[in-house]
Amino acid sequence: MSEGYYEHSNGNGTTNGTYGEGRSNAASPNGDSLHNSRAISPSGYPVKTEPGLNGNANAGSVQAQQPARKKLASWVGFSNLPNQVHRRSVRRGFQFVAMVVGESGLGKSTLINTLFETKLYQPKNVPAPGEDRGQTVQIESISAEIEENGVRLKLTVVDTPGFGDFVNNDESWKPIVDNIEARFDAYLEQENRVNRLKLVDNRVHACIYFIQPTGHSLKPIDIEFMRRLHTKVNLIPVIAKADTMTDDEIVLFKQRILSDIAHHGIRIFQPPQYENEDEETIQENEEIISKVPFAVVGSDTLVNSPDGRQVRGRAYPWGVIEVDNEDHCDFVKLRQMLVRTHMEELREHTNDVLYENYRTDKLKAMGVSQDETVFKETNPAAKQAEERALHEAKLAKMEAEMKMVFQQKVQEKEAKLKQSEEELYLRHREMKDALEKQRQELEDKKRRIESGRPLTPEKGSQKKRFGLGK
Ligand SMILES: Nc1nc2c(ncn2[C@@H]2O[C@H](COP(=O)(O)OP(=O)(O)OP(=O)(O)O)[C@@H](O)[C@H]2O)c(=O)[nH]1
Repeated sequence: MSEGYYEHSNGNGTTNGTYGEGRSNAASPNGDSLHNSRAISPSGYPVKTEPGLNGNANAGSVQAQQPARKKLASWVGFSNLPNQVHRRSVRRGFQFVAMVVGESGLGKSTLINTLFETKLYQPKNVPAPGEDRGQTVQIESISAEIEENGVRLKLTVVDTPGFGDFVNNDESWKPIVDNIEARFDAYLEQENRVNRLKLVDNRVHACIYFIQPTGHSLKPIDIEFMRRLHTKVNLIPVIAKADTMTDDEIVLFKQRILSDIAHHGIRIFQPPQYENEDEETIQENEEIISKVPFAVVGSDTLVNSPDGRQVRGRAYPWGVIEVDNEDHCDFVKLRQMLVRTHMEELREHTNDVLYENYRTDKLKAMGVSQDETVFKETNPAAKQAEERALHEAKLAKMEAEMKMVFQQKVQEKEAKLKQSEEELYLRHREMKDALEKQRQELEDKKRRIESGRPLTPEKGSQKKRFGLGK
């Protein structure tokens, strides 16, 4: 079936193999989550990468060996892997948490109901004039299990009623940041458990931020909120109730919003672009990017269009604005990005970048540190050479030590031998002296005998002679 090739990993976590005929788009419509290499830009969002070349992301580390390319003689079967992933994912189901933030009445509930084509939100009781609205921003979440073509999605929508509704909105962002961090903490706590098989992912994967359709520029509350949140959540700004503005006003407003966002260094979620993607996907992504911030219109009711169709939209005396018509608003593009093409990307970016950064900071603050060198990528040959050099240095050190000990022992032995030699020499001289003395005595004796003198003059005879003489 497959006339493909396989490659070993090039050590950078990327493979360049194709799926051949067995390629499946089921797990990911554009297949990108399965075969594209990725690099994370300093901004945290993936950027275009050259497959196989992103080893220089590890500057300073030793380059890994080139992968061996081998032709397959017959179909092995791993081209079916995407289908296996697809089946497993369908079995497990998906979890997605979306947060909606914006001032009251901007159409948040309506848009969520429109997005998922379900009455997730029931009409709320709007507080009567003078009725207590509460003092702080509330965090409320609604969950629902929705199913489409056998794929189950546990959708949680986190609402933030009260945001921007007070006289003083200085700290409106705080309860929201706290809630996002509490969700990260809950996930971290699960990860630290002994049994991590069933992790419930309640982290916020996307935050749709509703901008009031003023036509001016971003308000201080918008900037403050986005500045505080952009490192913790995928921000998706939308212009609420876009049907209240003309097309020209929308174009101008978008430009102002984008320049404000750039000016304040705010990172919003941008669909990443990867190399080797097909033309269609690239164009789709470009179209989505061109619509940011999405000018949306929400409606979960059907109205009659002038040409007699029943459409989701809003009816006005001057005509009908259709939610699902790309010429009328950007709702379709927002839904495409959020649900159809980039939901997995949003989940992945939340896990791999936003949560990872939070987790690292948190653990560091707790005093947990790690030895970075253990993750350094090394070339096995270089490592072997390094180990050999270390071993040789150790051997040389041992040899030098042994030599020193040997020399010391030799010196000691030599000193001992010298001492015993001197002792022997002394004894030898003593013996020689004694013998010499003995020899002289014997010589003396001999001379006496020969001369007829008594060997040893007797005391008595001498006395006698002396006596006789008298
Ligand atoms: N013109 C217009 N009106 C909208 C749009 N979306 C919602 N509305 C209307 O605006 C009103 C408020 O909508 P909601 O969806 O309840 O707004 P919300 O932001 O959830 O409000 P809170 O629940 O108070 O935070 C309702 O009357 C909606 O019918 C829209 O796109 N355009």
